[in-house]
Amino acid sequence: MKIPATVITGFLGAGKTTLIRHLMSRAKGARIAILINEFGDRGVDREMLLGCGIDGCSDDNIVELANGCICCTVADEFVPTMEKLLAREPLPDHIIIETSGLALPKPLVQAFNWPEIRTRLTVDGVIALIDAPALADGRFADDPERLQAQRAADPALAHPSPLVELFEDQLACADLVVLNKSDLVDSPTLASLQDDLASRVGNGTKVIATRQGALDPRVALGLAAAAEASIEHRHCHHDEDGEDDHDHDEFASFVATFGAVGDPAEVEQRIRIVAPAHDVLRVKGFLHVTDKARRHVVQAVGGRIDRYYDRAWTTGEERRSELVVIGKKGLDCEAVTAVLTA
Ligand SMILES: Nc1nc2c(ncn2[C@@H]2O[C@H](COP(=O)(O)OP(=O)(O)OP(=O)(O)O)[C@@H](O)[C@H]2O)c(=O)[nH]1
Repeated sequence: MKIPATVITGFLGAGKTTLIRHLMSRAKGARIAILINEFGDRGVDREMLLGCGIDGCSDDNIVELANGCICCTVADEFVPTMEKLLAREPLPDHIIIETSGLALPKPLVQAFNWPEIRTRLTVDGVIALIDAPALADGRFADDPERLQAQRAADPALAHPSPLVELFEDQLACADLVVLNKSDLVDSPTLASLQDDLASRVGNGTKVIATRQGALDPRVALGLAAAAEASIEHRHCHHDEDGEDDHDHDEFASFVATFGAVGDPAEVEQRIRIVAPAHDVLRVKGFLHVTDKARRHVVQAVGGRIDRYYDRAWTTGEERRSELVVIGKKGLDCEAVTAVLTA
């Protein structure tokens, strides 16, 4: 029998790690291996899962694919990593793959047809996680006037924005669409987003609203879609692009590293100032707070910032503050770092 793999897509900060955490907390002893690919190479998501203390979220079970975006490193990184997982004893019962928020799902799913792995693995399903408040704010919709003006100027060049393309490609490849952060929109908005999404996806694809990624593992990990068999027929923007035209080239990331902070609320305040000024899409990482035994997690998505203490610093671990910052191409790393570390 083939080992099922679930691919989780969704834009930066939609709640992919939160969903995995939820699924792991209900894994009931199943051996689940997690493969994480991040944009920004600091392994924050892996650290976040390791810090959550849930059974199964352990060093052995979480593999990080750090050298580039999963959809571009299929041959060099992804397939060999899967082969290593398939050489494990005992074998995993299920593999969950968290793609970076900027990954194109299609090349990844296509990789499951490679001879090295096709007889042993199947894509149980591709889950597209959607950030409900971001969708409601129109962050994944084009400005019709802009697009029309571009089309008028040059029809051949009038592409949707990279954010819109990614969103549409992630929807096109999905076997299940999860509208997450339902607590952050009102009921009529949620219902209308759900209807809108349902009308955009294929007939067999369900749209489920969730809060904190609270999805039943029997649903999330039991789609039995064998997505690799039908992936060729799922039409993506990327199909039209040349090999060199990857959407994540439109984004940039860097890590701001600094020492102890006296008050994490001050860092939050700095993020609130710098993020809108520089069109920052995502900030995540850990702070070393003076005199505190625990690390302080910082998570910023759009205008929302969550902070909390997670695990204690371990002996021998270097205590420092590190924030991964992701924005659009041309992000002024020096200016943003200067504010964050002021
Ligand atoms: N209010 C609210 N916050 C949520 C929900 N789900 C996730 N979050 C928060 O959203 C932030 C981002 O969540 P993650 O799970 O890290 O998102 P992600 O998709 O893994 O992020 P990237 O890997 O950076 O793309 C965190 O602060 C979460 O606590 C939800 O349903 N409601």
